[in-house]
Amino acid sequence: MRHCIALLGGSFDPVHNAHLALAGHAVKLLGPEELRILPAGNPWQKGGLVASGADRVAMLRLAFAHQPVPVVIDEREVHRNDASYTVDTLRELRDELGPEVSLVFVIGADQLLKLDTWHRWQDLFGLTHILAVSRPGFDITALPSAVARELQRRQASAAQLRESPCGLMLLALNLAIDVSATGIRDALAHGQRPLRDLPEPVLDFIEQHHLYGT
Ligand SMILES: Nc1ncnc2c1ncn2[C@@H]1O[C@H](COP(=O)(O)OP(=O)(O)OP(=O)(O)O)[C@@H](O)[C@H]1O
Ligand SMILES: O=C(O)c1ccc[n+]([C@@H]2O[C@H](COP(=O)([O-])O)[C@@H](O)[C@H]2O)c1
Repeated sequence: MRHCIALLGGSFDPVHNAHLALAGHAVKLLGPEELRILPAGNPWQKGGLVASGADRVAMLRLAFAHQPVPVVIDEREVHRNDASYTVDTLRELRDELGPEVSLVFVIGADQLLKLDTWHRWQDLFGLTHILAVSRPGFDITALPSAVARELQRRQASAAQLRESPCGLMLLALNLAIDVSATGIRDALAHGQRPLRDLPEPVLDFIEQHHLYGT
């Protein structure tokens, strides 16, 4: 059977329960041999990060401590100075892991809606599959036509993603978790303890290190 790695990139500022649900959904669908988490160092489309790379990595280690598959927290983007372009990361991973491994980059639907704005987005398909998972309010008719065209051309089953190295897309519509890092940062800054939205060890870490205005 082909080796399959599910990749979850993100700002993780902070990591929260929807990230865990997203990863869990990918693991359930694909049954990968590894789950690799890629915290961004410089997410160029966002206004900027609040917590440091080291703190975001520490929170990811706490959040993903107990998973049914081996987890790697891959810090390469945190240590890179330039913009965190996923295509650069995927090129490095391909060089390291070889042409045969199935790589599946997992994204939430908000990123699918702007996939055509990613750096060299058409090159992604020669490097990875894409598994996009819905978020509350996701409206498939709002997909940019170029993204909708790729989705139509490349749509495949989880088994097909597992059994080929790259080039396919899968849209999973059965997740609707209304949690965002923005909402959590706002709640913390207002003195709330959003324990329903993130794992308790992560919340403890945030409070111990006085992150996000705590
Ligand atoms: N509630 C959610 N449901 C599905 N996917 C999600 C959800 N929250 C985040 N994701 C996905 O997880 C990945 C990393 O997201 P990110 O770290 O930017 O979290 P976020 O909550 O979207 O952050 P922010 O509120 O700061 O924009 C992205 O692909 C994003 O689409
Ligand atoms: O490569 C790009 O141009 C690009 C543009 C936007 C987002 N991404 C990646 O998508 C993942 C989720 O991003 P975000 O901003 O939702 O945390 C993360 O790995 C980002 O580096 C990548």
